[in-house]
Amino acid sequence: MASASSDLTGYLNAADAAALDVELMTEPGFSLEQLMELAGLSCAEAIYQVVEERRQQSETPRILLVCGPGNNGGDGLVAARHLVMFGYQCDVVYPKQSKKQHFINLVQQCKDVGITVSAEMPESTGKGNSPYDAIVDAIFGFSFQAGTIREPFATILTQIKEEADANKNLSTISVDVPSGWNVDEGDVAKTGFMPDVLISLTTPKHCSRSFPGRHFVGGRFLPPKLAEKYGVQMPPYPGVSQVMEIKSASVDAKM
Ligand SMILES: NC(=O)C1=CN([C@@H]2O[C@H](COP(=O)(O)OP(=O)(O)OC[C@H]3O[C@@H](n4cnc5c(N)ncnc54)[C@H](O)[C@@H]3O)[C@@H](O)[C@H]2O)[C@@H](O)CC1
Ligand SMILES: [K+]
Repeated sequence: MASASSDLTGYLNAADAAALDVELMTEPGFSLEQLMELAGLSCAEAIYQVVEERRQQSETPRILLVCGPGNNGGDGLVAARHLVMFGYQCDVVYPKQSKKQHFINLVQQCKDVGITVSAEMPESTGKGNSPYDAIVDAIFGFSFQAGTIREPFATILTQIKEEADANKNLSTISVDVPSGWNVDEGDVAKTGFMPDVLISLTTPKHCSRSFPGRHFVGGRFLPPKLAEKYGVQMPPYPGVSQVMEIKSASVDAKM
């Protein structure tokens, strides 16, 4: 499979990632809805790729998507809908639902394709016997404020970690940033949460330099002028794919 190093894409710090997001919505005039749909579609494609490779049984794969209060959570809602269209069964946990109309619509669109949307984690999670092939962490992205993780997300992250530790058949997949990590510095708070897979949106954030797992970049929409301004570039996405797997920086460093 074609694979590029993240040295090829460059990195963004949290402030520049937020500034680039604002600029995408002003100068080229993308709407948040457009960007979120592309981001969520990229995530669905990467999740599908990972789960299909590990899939052993013929049953329909089951994915649990845990969605946070901001746009990272929105990416999770969009990804869930696309995954159902790809033939998967999805459940969404969305404890702090946004009252913005677009998010209300995204939740309804999930329900319309048969996704259950709950406020709480399934009881089985954390004991190593959850029925899922993958848990997607769409809790916090580049606007996470490092420090204490407010509830209910601190408990939820512990449950995801405990489930992953006890259940080797489970893939944990983070959207944009592993939740609880400092966006610029990585897991400096020593949460111990280490997803198997990271899907960086637009371009990797600085924290991904210390990420050793499988790393995808998604979001094939960055105009060259903005890429140049922020010192990043899109990887050579294969064919019509919205995502591309790249080498983890920490793997590069060991070589
Ligand atoms: N340009 C891009 O690449 C795009 C990015 N999108 C997504 O948008 C994300 C950024 O979204 P947002 O700026 O809405 O922010 P986030 O989704 O990163 O998180 C913000 C939310 O988390 C809460 N929060 C922050 N720190 C917390 C803490 N310590 N404990 C508990 N809660 C905390 C805040 O109150 C806020 O509700 C990106 O990471 C990406 O996933 C896409 O939706 C659109 C396109
Ligand atoms: K995340």
